[in-house]
Amino acid sequence: MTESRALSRAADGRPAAPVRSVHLGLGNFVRAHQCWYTEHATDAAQWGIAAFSGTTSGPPADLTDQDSIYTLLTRATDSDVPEVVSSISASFGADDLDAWREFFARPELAFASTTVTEAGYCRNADGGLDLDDSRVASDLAALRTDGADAQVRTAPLKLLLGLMARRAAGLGGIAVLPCDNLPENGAVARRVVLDAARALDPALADWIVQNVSFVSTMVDRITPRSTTADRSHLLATTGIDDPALVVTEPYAEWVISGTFPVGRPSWEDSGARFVDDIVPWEHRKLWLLNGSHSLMAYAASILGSQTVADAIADPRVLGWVEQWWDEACRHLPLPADELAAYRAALLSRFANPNIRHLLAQIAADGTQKLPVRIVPIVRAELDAGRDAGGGLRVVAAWIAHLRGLGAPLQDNGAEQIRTLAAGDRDAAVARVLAHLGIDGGARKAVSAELERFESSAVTT
Ligand SMILES: NC(=O)c1ccc[n+]([C@@H]2O[C@H](COP(=O)([O-])OP(=O)(O)OC[C@H]3O[C@@H](n4cnc5c(N)ncnc54)[C@H](O)[C@@H]3O)[C@@H](O)[C@H]2O)c1
Ligand SMILES: O=P(O)(O)OC[C@@H](O)[C@@H](O)[C@H](O)[C@H](O)CO
Repeated sequence: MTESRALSRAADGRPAAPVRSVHLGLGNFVRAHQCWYTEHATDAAQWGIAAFSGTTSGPPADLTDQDSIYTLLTRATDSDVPEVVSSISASFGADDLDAWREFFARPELAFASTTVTEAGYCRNADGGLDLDDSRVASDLAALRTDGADAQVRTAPLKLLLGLMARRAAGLGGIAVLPCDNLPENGAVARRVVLDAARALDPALADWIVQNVSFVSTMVDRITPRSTTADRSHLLATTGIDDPALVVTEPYAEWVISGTFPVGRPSWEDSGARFVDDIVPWEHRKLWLLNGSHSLMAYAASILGSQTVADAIADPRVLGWVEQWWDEACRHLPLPADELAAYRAALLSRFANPNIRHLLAQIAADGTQKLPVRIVPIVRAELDAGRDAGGGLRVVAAWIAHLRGLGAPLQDNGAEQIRTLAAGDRDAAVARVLAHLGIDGGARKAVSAELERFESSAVTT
């Protein structure tokens, strides 16, 4: 039996760095990505993060019990590299808004970052803040009643609350740094925060426009949820028992576009790139990586696969992924050899047997994901007179998923679309295509593909 030890700063020897940023959404990804980039910046000792859970109340025990340090286990096909990451200086529950406000009112706070999922930005179909969302409406009502002391729950309103505290303290602006898989995520965050501000106080909105920088980022590192088997593996191989363990892959990429009025860690030391135009980077990643992830999440789960590695080992799925990539690459203004290298790297990342990335996790929130990962290519291919067969297959698999096949449906926005996808197959396809803004001429092809999925589904 291995003797286990827990992590602590006393044993680790590194003090917590002074807090210079807050993060909202203390999931696995930020710990594998931004925290790791910060950890490996040469000025890491100056750049502590105060990290807040996105939705869970109360202090996150897994981290607070070990002084907010944790193990990041980087798993390649043939090696495991554990490291203790120390860049989170303090961690808080989602409801600790006193701490949240207090950090924003510190002059040295430089930026607020987010990983709150695509759905966490609470957007309506036009990309603005969804004022009909009951959580948004109740946050706005709380702010109208209680002002800066309000207890709000949604990410856009939490960002606004923090910025109100900063303005009330007579300080200048900061940067907002969204790190979710959304195109031009800086503009997305800006729009929803400003919509909230305008609904409350136009002068506050003006202050934000003049002072706050909304930075866009392309983020990449495949980071599945860690499992009890991962924790046992770490214990067996290192003697460390870490409930906050995060497992990730060796590959990491971070492309950033925007300004930081109060500074930032020197993330370029750890490989981050700063660019003027982020769009080609976002499209390459969202269409090739996330698009094929969504394809596998719906289509391969119907065939019985559980993980990305299982899915890509199935020659049928590999062919579908390649077909999708061929279509998407026609719309990426990047050199052919660069795209070929990216595709080859993706195939080996997907096949990594030590990254158990569940298709069910990736399948969540399709209503937010298909419109940015798949639909733009389908439309562009149809407009060019081609059949868009690879992209339409993803749409067909998603309709099958909405009709109960493959990975379980987990999507707060699915209520309406589920009704559209129900009933007679052809009529359902026509309704969903109209909803996605895809030409109805594709209906026959999608219906035929849906029928194939319905007849090949593995039932459990
Ligand atoms: N895991 C990855 O491989 C990966 C890679 C690139 C980008 N991302 C981005 O990071 C996001 C989070 O991924 P993760 O792996 O950390 O997931 P996770 O399930 O570990 O954590 C999700 C986090 O989001 C918060 N959250 C969920 N819904 C929210 C809401 N409505 N409002 C506020 N906070 C909310 C949760 O509280 C939690 O802190 C993804 O949705 C994606 O946009 C993830
Ligand atoms: O995280 P999501 O839910 O936006 O999408 C699921 C996966 O496609 C995603 O997490 C990828 O693994 C990630 O974007 C790789 O960097």
